[in-house]
Amino acid sequence: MTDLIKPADINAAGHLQIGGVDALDLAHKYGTPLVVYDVDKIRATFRAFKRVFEEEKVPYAVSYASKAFCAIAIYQVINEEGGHVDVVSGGELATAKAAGFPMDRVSFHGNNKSPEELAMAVDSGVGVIILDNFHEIDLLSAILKEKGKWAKVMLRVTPGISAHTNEYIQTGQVDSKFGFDLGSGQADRALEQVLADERMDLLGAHAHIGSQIFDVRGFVGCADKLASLGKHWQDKYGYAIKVLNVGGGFGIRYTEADQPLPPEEFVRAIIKEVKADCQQAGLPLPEIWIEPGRSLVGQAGYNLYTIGSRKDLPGYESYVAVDGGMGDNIRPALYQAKYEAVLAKDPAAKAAERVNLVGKYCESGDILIKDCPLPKTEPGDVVAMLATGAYGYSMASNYNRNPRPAVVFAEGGQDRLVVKRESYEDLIHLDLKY
Ligand SMILES: Cc1ncc(COP(=O)(O)O)c(C=O)c1O
Ligand SMILES: N[C@@H](CCCC[NH3+])C(=O)O
Repeated sequence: MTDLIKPADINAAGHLQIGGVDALDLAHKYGTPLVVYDVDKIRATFRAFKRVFEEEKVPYAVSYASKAFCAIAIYQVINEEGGHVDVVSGGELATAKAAGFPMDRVSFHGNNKSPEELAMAVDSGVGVIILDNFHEIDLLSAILKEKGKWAKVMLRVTPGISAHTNEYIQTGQVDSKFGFDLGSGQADRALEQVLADERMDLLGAHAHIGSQIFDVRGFVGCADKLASLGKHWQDKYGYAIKVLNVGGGFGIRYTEADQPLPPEEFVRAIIKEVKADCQQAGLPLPEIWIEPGRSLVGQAGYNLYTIGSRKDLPGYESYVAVDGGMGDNIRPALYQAKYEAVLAKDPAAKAAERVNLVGKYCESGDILIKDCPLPKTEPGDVVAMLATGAYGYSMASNYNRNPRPAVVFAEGGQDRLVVKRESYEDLIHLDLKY
């Protein structure tokens, strides 16, 4: 059995259970493909992050990067846990508002926020707008002047760290599209511009080096760069950073081969670095904010599929097809991401063969798991793909006009539908006859 599945994940009937609910029952009740979150796991990870800050006695915010999975229900859970959220679009902000999420705990990110999105952020009273470029400083300045309003802001800087991860999800390297460059003086110019604008209240600096990172040195290096920037701004401008936001990116386990630190241990290393740097530089300790996305929801998520057709050809690996695919999880096709899958009726069953677990989309690249070890399966069997909770549903599409799956939250043995399955009417409701 894969060690991603623990004995506690199997119920008395020998079935996979998620949040204490039998996965087969969920598949029968809601249909497949189905996205299920174990909300207990999300809360436990969130609390582990908070505990580290409290143990280290540092003022902090844990800001969930909601691009990883965005729906009203997740904002409600993060609000119940007392967290912050980061949003990167008007759509994510609108969802947070619809959830009743307190706007003063929202950070607004993005490398090309539109004038409408910036105006929406200002009108909504978001806690902080994280400025990414000079164009945006000018836009926000004009919007604040016109509305006669004020805003808290942070500057996103590019720390010049190439984190070891898929190049599509690196963001901290010098030639990244995000943020103000440190080495060339861009960050200083941005600071001067913001300090000169009486309508902007600068909280501090932000950096994010990328996603699915295992090596703690990247995070420590990033924290060190931000703390040095704080010292430089203090010395040159007499400006004291109040918040140091080190972003997210903590790597998780998708397969047995992945062996990251527990997510909160990345944070402990960051805190220790900032403390040491500030002490050495004689700076007061700023608040430390983190923005975990994947590490909060990734391993809490499961995609349930029903097996349909199969193709066997002597000398070649067989194809076993499920009723979802790249429309509900583009990550294998986009990043060659690896996953594991188990049978919901017997997650501990020994593998009998290796197959290509594929989807139903009209693309040869619609392979969910290449060379996937599985027990003998039959049409109608339910498979659970593990650790699908981050950037799966949030990157889902209607390719081939397949409806996006429903999403269910399971917690303490109870299940609740939190996003309805799309219907064919939903799919055509924006179309107009010509
Ligand atoms: C600015 C920012 N913060 C936080 C995150 C969350 O990253 P992750 O989901 O890897 O924790 C991202 C995505 O990479 C990001 O761009
Ligand atoms: N979508 C990416 C992560 C991007 C993070 C956004 N900055 C993934 O699935 O791994």
